[in-house]
Amino acid sequence: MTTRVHRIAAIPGDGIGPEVVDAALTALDHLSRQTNAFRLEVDRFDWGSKRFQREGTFMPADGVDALRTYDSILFGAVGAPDVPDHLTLWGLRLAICQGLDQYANLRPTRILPGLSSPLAGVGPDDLDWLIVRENSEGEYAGQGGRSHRGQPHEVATETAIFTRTGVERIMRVAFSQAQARPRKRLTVVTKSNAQRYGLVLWDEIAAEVAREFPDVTWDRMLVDAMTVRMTLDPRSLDTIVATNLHADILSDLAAALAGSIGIAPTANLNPERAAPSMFEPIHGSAFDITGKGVANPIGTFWSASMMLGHLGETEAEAQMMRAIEVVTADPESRPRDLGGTASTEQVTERLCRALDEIGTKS
Ligand SMILES: NC(=O)c1ccc[n+]([C@@H]2O[C@H](COP(=O)([O-])OP(=O)(O)OC[C@H]3O[C@@H](n4cnc5c(N)ncnc54)[C@H](O)[C@@H]3O)[C@@H](O)[C@H]2O)c1
Ligand SMILES: O=C(O)C[C@@H](O)C(=O)O
Ligand SMILES: [K+]
Ligand SMILES: [Mn+2]
Repeated sequence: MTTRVHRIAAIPGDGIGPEVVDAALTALDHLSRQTNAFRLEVDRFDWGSKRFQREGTFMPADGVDALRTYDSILFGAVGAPDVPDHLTLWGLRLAICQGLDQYANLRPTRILPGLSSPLAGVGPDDLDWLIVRENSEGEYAGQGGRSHRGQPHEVATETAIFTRTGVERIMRVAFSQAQARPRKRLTVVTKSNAQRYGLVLWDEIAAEVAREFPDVTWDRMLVDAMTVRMTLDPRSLDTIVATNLHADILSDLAAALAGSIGIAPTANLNPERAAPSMFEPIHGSAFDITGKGVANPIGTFWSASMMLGHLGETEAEAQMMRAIEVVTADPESRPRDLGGTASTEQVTERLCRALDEIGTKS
């Protein structure tokens, strides 16, 4: 058997980022040694807020181009208490996602075995969603500015941009993701009552693209009402597509409804594979728990599983997912945010043991 080699850029970043990325790299290394099917060549980049404070930039000027030579990127989180959040987000995560045109952000959420939703009576069969976040434009297009600083007539603009190309391509991803799932259902989230240009275009293009996918049942929800539906009727939802900002907010809600922000993964995809894609947990750098050894690494394990799938390692992707489910099913191996007492290290050890158990059985 030949061992396939994949080159990975690891960017742990700030706060708990390095704690959860180290945990995921340990798990990936364990799986690689155990199966011998693939090997990861990992280069680690010290990009983030400490570099910014030291050198004035979050990554080198040619950082995005340096990433182009990799097969995938594994990211932790960016954000530090003593650096303005808009500098960190635009200096690293958005610079990479937009620079590599990772325009489709996939955020699956479901209630993993053994975990419970804060919603009474809601179990795994009732909440199994895939949120598709537009990841290149909309409210994050970067258009705007400030003038007359400090004066009474000071002004700030923050302009959302919706392009036909941008909306069409994310709708196509969303409809094809919905088509590939058993229920073939898509909910298009909008706010076209208040946002009468950009989101009316969004709705029109959704209807156009829907015609290419006659087997997908789809509906439209205003984003405010969507929060109610997610809470009171989670079973009625399957695949969800929303703008950059709406999906950012809804995916934190989705994670909380499925048990914790600590389990939720994401893939920042360049679907055409013209550039590498980036995988990360959806949470941030969590200053409040940094350095305590209690960060939940499961969101990063799940992101690593998605990365394996993207690299074509579908068997390893499934093994990682099954091991995650063994961990969540065992109350002893749950971290603090899931009501347990296991440390990041103990969760990781348990996951590696689960990988061994699964490997022996298969
Ligand atoms: N993609 C990213 O890198 C990203 C995402 C979100 C926020 N941020 C940044 O992170 C910083 C903190 O943001 P925030 O507090 O709004 O959100 P956060 O996700 O960092 O934390 C919110 C809450 O969830 C908890 N939490 C998050 N991840 C956890 C985990 N793995 N295990 C256990 N508990 C976990 C935290 O302890 C905190 O109480 C800010 O600088 C923000 O801009 C970055
Ligand atoms: O808004 C963002 O993109 C940052 C963060 O909240 C995320 O979900 O990645
Ligand atoms: K993150
Ligand atoms: Mn977010």
